[in-house]
Amino acid sequence: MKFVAVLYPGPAEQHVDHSGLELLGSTEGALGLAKLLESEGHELVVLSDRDRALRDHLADAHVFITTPFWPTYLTADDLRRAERLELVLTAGVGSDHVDAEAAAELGITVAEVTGSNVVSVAEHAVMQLLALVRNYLPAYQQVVDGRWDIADIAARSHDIEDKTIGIVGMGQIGQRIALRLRGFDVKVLYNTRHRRGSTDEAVFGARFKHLDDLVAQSDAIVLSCPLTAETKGLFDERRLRAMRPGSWLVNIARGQIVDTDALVEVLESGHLGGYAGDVWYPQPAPPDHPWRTMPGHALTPHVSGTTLEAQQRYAAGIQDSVRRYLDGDPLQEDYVVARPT
Ligand SMILES: NC(=O)C1=CN([C@@H]2O[C@H](COP(=O)(O)OP(=O)(O)OC[C@H]3O[C@@H](n4cnc5c(N)ncnc54)[C@H](O)[C@@H]3O)[C@@H](O)[C@H]2O)C=CC1
Repeated sequence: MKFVAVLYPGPAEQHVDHSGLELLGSTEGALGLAKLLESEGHELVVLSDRDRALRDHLADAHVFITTPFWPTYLTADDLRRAERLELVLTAGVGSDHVDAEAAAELGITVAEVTGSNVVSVAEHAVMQLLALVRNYLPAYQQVVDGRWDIADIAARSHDIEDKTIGIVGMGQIGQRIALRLRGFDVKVLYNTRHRRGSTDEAVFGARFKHLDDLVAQSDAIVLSCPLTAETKGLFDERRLRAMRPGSWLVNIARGQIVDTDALVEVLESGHLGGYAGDVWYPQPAPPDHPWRTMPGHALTPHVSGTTLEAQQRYAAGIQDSVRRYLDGDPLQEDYVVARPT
C-alpha cells in the first residue's frame, strides 16, 4: 500500500523540547507513521511540496494524508485522477480543503481527527481575545520600537469584564471557549446550528441568540464554526458593518468565513476595533498584501491548533485510522467526514 503524507517542513535541526514531546506534525515527525508502516512493508512518502505530492504521488496513492495547517487542496479533478485512492485523512479538524462530496461519489472515505486540537484552539481564542481587548500587540510593538507612549495604548485598552462575547459555532471548540471565559465575568451569547439543551447552557454560561441579534449585541465575536457552503462569507460586508462600533472579531475557524476585502475596509475605517485569526490569502502573505500592513490587529494564524500536545493527539488519531484501514476495521465513527455513496 502507498501512503502519502503532506506536512509542513520540519526544522533544520532536530528539535528536542524540554517536555519530551516530539514535533510529530511536521515532515520530520511524520505523525509517527514511519515505524508503523515501514515495518509492515508499506510505502510511506512524506513531503512538504504540495504541487509535487499532487503531480507525482496522488495517482497511485491508496491513502493521502494532509493537514489544515499546511493544506493540500484536493479538488474533484484531483480525486478523479487518483485511481487507487481509498482514504483521505486530515491530521487535525476541518476537512474543507477536500471536495468531500466528490470523494464520496468516487468511493473515497474522508476522515479527520475529531477533538484532537480543541483545547489548543480554545486557549488560543481566549489569548487572541485578550490581546485585542487589552491592545496588547501595539503595546508590545511600541516597546520593540523603543517608544513608551502610555496614552497611545491606554486610549484603546479595555477590561474584558462585563463585556458581551458572542460565540458562533458552539461545538467542541466553542464550548471550551465559553467554559474558559467563565472566569472573566463576561456575558456569553452563542449561535449554532442546533440549540444546546438548558443544562449545557447553564454549564457553559451561554445564552442562545439568532445570529443577527448576537452580532448586534456583542462587544467581541469569536468564530468557531466549520467552513461550509453556508458559512463561506457569513461575515460579509453587511454583517461586519452590523457589528458594534469598536468591537473585536476573533476567527479561529477558517479565513473564508469572513470576506477579506470587507474586513480590511471595516478595520481601516475604524469601525472594528481589531481582528485576530485566520485570513484567506495565499500563505505566506505576499509582502504587499494589505493585510500585512493593517494596524491594530493580531495576525497570528499559525499556532492555534498545533501545540505539541495537540500534535500528539492528532498523530495518535491518524495512527489509529491507519491501523484500522490496514486491518479492514471501520474507522472511528465520529472521525468520518464523508463515506462512499
Ligand atoms: N485554527 C485551528 O487550528 C483549528 C480550527 N478548527 C476549525 O474550527 C471548526 C470547529 O471545530 P470543532 O468545534 O471541533 O467542530 P464541531 O463540529 O464540534 O463544532 C462545530 C459547531 O459549529 C456549528 N455550526 C455549523 N454550521 C454553523 C452555522 N452555519 N452557523 C453557526 N454554527 C454552525 C455546529 O452546529 C457545531 O456546533 C472546524 O471545522 C475547523 O474549521 C478546528 C481545529 C483547529
